[in-house]
Amino acid sequence: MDASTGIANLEAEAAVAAYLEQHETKGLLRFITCGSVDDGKSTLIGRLLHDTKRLFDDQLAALESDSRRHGTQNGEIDYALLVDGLSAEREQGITIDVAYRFFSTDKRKFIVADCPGHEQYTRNMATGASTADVAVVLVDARKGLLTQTRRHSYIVSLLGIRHVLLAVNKMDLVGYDQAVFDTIVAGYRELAAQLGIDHVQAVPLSALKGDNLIERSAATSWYDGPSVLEYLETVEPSRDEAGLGFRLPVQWVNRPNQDFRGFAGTIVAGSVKPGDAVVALPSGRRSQVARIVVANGDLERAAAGQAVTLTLTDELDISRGDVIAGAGQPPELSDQFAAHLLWMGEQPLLPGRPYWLKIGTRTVGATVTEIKHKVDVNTQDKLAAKHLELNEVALCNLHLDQPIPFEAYRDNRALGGFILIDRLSNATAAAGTLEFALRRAGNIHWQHVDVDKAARSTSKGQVARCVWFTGLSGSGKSTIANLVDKRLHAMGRHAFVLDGDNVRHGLNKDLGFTDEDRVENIRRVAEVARLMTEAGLIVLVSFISPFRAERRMARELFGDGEFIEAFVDTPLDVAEQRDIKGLYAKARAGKIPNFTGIDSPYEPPETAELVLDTVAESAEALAERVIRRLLD
Ligand SMILES: Nc1ncnc2c1ncn2[C@@H]1O[C@H](COP(=O)(O)OS(=O)(=O)O)[C@@H](OP(=O)(O)O)[C@H]1O
Ligand SMILES: Nc1ncnc2c1ncn2[C@@H]1O[C@H](COP(=O)(O)OP(=O)(O)O)[C@@H](O)[C@H]1O
Repeated sequence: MDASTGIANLEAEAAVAAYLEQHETKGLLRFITCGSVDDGKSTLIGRLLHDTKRLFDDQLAALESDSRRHGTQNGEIDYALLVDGLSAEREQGITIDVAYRFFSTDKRKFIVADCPGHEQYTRNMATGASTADVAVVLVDARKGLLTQTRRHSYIVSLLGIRHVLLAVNKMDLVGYDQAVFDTIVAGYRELAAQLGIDHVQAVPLSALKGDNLIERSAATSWYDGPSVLEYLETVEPSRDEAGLGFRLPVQWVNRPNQDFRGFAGTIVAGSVKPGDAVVALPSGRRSQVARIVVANGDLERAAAGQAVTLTLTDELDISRGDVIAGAGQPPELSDQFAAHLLWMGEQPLLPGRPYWLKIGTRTVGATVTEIKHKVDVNTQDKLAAKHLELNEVALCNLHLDQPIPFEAYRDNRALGGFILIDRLSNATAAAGTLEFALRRAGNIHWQHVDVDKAARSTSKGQVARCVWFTGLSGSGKSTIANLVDKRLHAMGRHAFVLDGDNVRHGLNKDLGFTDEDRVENIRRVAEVARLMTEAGLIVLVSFISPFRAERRMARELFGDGEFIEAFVDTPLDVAEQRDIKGLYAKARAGKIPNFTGIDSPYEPPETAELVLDTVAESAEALAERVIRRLLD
């Protein structure tokens, strides 16, 4: 190597280092583009990428290797890995049709989430928009505001984006007419005001010709605002988190030895320094920050966006999912909320069905207790709804099985944004935003009673249990439950039969046979069965209970070994042949809608404690098996 190449190399290295440093320290803007290919979206993004000519080559290399290790794309580049997105969702391995693109200018670096405009838009937009600061809403100048514009803007507002760049594209096709532009902008400002989008910058654009994209165009001399790129380089999205105190959701507890106990996570709001008074939630215990530790030493101060490990001056019991907050204005705790849900599940949302809720680093059990209304995302009309389908949005009441520290999503996305997870498939079922806490249950406490279940069971000379018979109509549930009941009675035991037909005449007479009514039917009878075991009884529940999710919910109300699921296994053709009530004949004739096994599903148990095959054995023999299981 001669001297001159050596120098050239040194210069090149210095240039690379300077470039990397510049990128390191440059601010990052995340934005989302809404609109369709017809509106010129691909042209807009393509030109921005092309004309700025800067892809992060270094980042791409890292991304490629990460994609091979953790990606879901068979080793192909998985762009979703580069952004946080709904990170919980990524852990779920759900594939979302959102493309992330990267480019940079001298002033900023950018991540664009590009969401296709097809029918999965809600789910995709929710993912793309959940971390975006700005939305670029494209409108075709010839067409003006469309239903799609309303829909996209509604989702943008729901996900807390306050800054919209309204790109009125194809101005060349309307002769750069200011009147056309002004009419569209006026209409959009009205919509934005309704939706609470505070900041709208409208730009007359021709993405194809390049007018007002990178540079301002002479063709629109009447326009004196910024070009699209100028806006993106200079907009300062107000971060609502800025006004909040310090918040650190704890990701893990770092305890390498007896002398060090640190709480690691990313600060989502506010700042912290050693000596600050903090409170751990939900416990409410107080302490002070001792040290702020990062990889290369201690910090004097850390702020939102930084990943740190805190140590405290007191030994507090803090675990993953807890939040460490500034003691001055900590987040509230609640287990009841009004929340918006964007449904992403293939299975519909049924109120009363249990899901997992993942918020920040915490996962808790949750049910939707009521759908207040669903929202037509095209018109923002409020509609009554009993269930929610894929891509629908609704305001719901949510009940969690324990209180969590939270903030309204509009104030803090990290402590107000969540996903719901289907308990059986483990798939993401919804993305949601907490709006406010409901106080109803706040003043209701558990009342202690001295005579407990054990005492009541013992005095009856038995162990309280619940046998849950499930199976098709006519499978033999009632017949077997009745035989078991008689045998127990003869033995001097205290049992009680809860039969679907009977309970539906009283407690549940308001319920029919839609999926949502069956969920509520089972929820109520499971609660009643639990109360009866509290009273020391052996409860024999005989309900079709067609869904696994609700049988599981029932099971979870009971202690270990208390719940015995008995699958009354009778093939449909056998039950139909028996047809003791003539219901199958009526159902086949179309006179009973939603009949189980005919036009309403039955999900057979996968892990029942007892499988009672009514073809192979007599009702008496099967009842005997139940008794043996009950008494062992
Ligand atoms: N559409 C439809 N589908 C199923 N069953 C129907 C229907 N309409 C009325 N019936 C009668 O209601 C009884 C089932 O009530 P359940 O409360 O056990 O049903 S469920 O658990 O809510 O699915 C069931 O009683 P069993 O035959 O004892 O199972 C029927 O007699
Ligand atoms: N091995 C068996 N176990 C239970 N029932 C049986 C059996 N074999 C025939 N049957 C008949 O099947 C019918 C089941 O009806 P029922 O107990 O009312 O069912 P379900 O409560 O599940 O709707 C009864 O007429 C019963 O005599």
